[in-house]
Amino acid sequence: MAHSGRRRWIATGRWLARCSQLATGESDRDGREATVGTDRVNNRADGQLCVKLVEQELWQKEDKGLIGVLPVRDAEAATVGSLIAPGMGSDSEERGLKGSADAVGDSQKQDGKNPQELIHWHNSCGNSIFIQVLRGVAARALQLSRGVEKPSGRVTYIVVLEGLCRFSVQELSARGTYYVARINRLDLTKSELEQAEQDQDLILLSRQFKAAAMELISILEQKQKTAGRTKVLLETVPVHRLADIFVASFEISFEEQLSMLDSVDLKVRITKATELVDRHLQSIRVAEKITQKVEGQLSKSQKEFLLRQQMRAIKEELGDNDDDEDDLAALERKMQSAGMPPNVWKHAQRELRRLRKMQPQQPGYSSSRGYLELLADLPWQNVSEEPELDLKAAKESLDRDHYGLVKVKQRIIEYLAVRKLKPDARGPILCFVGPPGVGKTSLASSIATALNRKFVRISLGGVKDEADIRGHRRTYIGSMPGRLIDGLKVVELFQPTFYTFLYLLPLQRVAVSNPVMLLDEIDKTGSDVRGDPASALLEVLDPEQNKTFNDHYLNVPFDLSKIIFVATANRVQPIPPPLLDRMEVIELPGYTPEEKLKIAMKHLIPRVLEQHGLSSEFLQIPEDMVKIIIQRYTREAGVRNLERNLSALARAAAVMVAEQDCNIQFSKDVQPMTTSLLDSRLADGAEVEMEVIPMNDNRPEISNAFASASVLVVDESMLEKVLGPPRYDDSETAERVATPGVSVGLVWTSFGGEVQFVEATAMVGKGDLHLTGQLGDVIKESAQIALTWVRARAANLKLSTAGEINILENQDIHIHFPAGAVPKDGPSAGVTLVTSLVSLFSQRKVRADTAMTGEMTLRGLVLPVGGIKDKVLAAHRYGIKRVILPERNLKDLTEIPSQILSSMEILLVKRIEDVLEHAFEGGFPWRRHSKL
Ligand SMILES: Nc1ncnc2c1ncn2[C@@H]1O[C@H](COP(=O)(O)OP(=O)(O)OP(=O)(O)O)[C@@H](O)[C@H]1O
Repeated sequence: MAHSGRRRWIATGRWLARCSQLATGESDRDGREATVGTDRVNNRADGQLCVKLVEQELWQKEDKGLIGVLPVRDAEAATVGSLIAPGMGSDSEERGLKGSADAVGDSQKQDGKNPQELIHWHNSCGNSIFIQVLRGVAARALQLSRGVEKPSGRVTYIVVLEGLCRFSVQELSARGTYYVARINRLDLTKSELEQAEQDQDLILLSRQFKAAAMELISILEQKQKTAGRTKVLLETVPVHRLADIFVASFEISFEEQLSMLDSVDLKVRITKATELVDRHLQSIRVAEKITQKVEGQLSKSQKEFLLRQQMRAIKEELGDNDDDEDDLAALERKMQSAGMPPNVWKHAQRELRRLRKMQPQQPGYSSSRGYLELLADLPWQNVSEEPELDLKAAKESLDRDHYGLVKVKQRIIEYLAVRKLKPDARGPILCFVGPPGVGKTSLASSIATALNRKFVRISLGGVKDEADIRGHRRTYIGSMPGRLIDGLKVVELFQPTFYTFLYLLPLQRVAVSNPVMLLDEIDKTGSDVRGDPASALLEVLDPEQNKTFNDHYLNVPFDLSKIIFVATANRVQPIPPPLLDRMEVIELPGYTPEEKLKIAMKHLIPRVLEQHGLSSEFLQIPEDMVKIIIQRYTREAGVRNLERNLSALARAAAVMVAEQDCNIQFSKDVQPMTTSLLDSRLADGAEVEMEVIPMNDNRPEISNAFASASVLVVDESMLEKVLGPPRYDDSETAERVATPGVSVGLVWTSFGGEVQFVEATAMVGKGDLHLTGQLGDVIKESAQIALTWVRARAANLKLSTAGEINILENQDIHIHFPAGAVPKDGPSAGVTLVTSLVSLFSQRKVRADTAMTGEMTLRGLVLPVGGIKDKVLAAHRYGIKRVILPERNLKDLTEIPSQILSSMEILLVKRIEDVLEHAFEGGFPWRRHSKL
């Protein structure tokens, strides 16, 4: 195409054509060049101009010429000096379009102004419009199609153009509805090209470009098949055209497109094209990397999804539909029925939403689930109905379950009576204190029965961590609620029965917010670095605070105020005073042997027999045997060991039954099959019909069967066979005090009263006192006082020669308290220590039938001590007949049953001399008697 040739060029195309007639040619009707408007979609006026151009120059003419395509800019991006059409704003596209259309119409119709004024030509110089620097592309229409004419008269054309060469505009003028222009060809001619191709630099650049283009094609080839065609182009098309073709196929910015258009120089154009291809390659690589990553993640979750679907299908097939979704739905239903207060319900729902978004394998899933289960299990509203309290019935029930304990039962009845009159009364918290096995727990459970409330027992023994009461915060791994909250939730437990080997009975644990809660062994809580559980208990027991008890794990307040708290302890001393202050202590001293016998006969034996599925028709334990068990097999304040021994007898009896080849008489409707019949049936392969007799207590068949066997009466030989040889006998004390220097004391431990032997011996030394047997400071001081007292009164006492040497010639004295592993403390061993030392120094044996207790002063006074009842009972258990007690403990004797008192000699003393007087056989032979 020679620029001298007069041809009509029409410009349209993607680059906002404002076009120009370049060649005048024969087809130029007026001898002038034609112009067209732009086809930019956002410019209706230009679109109409384009349509006119296409219609007149391409559609209506047989001989279709070339058209010129010139880029134009947006109004906003237009450089200084560009022409801005009136009404072409950027704020509203619709208004802009309309405005510009109107403006075009008006300017054309009314002012006859050139449409050029509306167009922002791309200016290669970057500022004002110079026709010489307007550049465009000459193009040929490859395809042309016309749409159906709309009622408004509008027609749409689709034109496919092929760019042929760059040109610059010499002169631009309007012809009717479009522009015409005179142009200069910019691209090189064929001969010029051949010459340029010899340039070494160009050859190098071309190679670089082709290498980059080749790489791009090979990447694209993996994705699109059409890339193969581009590969052919690479081999056939000259490199200067390739640059244009390649770049045209990328998504590059308008500016970059314009800069390619402006790159008339071959080297510049190829360099630019290489840059663009390189950049495109980079972006493809990055995109590929990201895609791979995403695909990797996707495929993992897709795989999981697929497996999950398969699992669900398998479960469905197996009829096992308890998958997670169902589980969570069930959990939600459970939560709904828990009756949570609105704020807790909101909190729970939030947590449930969080759980729903989690995968079961995700960390935190099980903890979140466990938390919601707890919320659902807690009795937010559920309470036991408390019927009108029948005090008479309550008393009967207490009497039925417990022998003796008259005062304690009386106090419980008083407590219940107050509750009856004022149900919401903030009564004291009862605290039963006493040695093990005296019925503290069972009394508390009787209170629950009397009030028709559920009973829950929280064991506080060994609790040193505050979190055990208040729970751990959920941020801790393995966090749990505190024991109180945990004790309130619904738990399915399995209650072992006599036929444990056959079945276990499911037992629903407390699920009400108003149970009787037993805080067992409240004296066994300790404090360390992990906090002080006792102070947490203060909050629990305070009616003001426990309405909104905040367990750290639960993290929402829970109302504990409806609970009736009862506590138990073995000793009062370890209970922190503020806690003790909130409770009313009810002491339960140990039982006398007679009481134990009654408890055993009336309560323990029937209960033990029943628990073991036996009856008195099968096993009988006579009173004499129970007495032997009490005296020779147990030495406790309570009845726990006694019960254990009775259970051992019952178990042995049950084994005997099982071993006995007894012929069980079945009732009439149960027909045992004869062996031969069974064999023949089995041989035939026929189904064997058998009746199964459930092994439970209520089935009369079993009891009848037992009844038919001979009654088993426990005798001494059976006792020895089952319980072994007797563990204790009365001669023990006599044996132990057989040598001088040993005395018998009475002490009080958490197990109740105990008999304590004190052993003293002397050896060559420097007059030091050695004490052993895990002694505390107070008892050590008592020993020091006793030794000082004896040394100070050496002249008064008739001591043996060896004894006097021991005292006067700086011999070392060693005092030992047997049961060395048990810690001992307290002042009540004072009189025992003196007796032991005097026995050592005088070489006289103390009486084997006498035990003593009492604190002593340096001046020899005997002071009263605590736990007298327990101590006297302990002496009784040991078969001791005489007890020396401080005179001021006289009032404590009223607690001791009269039959015990009458069976023992109680000696009340004021001074140490009195103790010595009674402790030795025939009184103490004083050298100079200084008795008051
Ligand atoms: N007075 C009594 N009448 C009937 N049974 C009794 C009596 N005292 C104790 N028992 C029985 O003795 C057994 C032990 O009692 P319980 O468990 O209540 O003792 P405890 O004082 O709570 O002991 P611990 O301090 O070890 O918890 C129970 O079976 C109980 O029924």
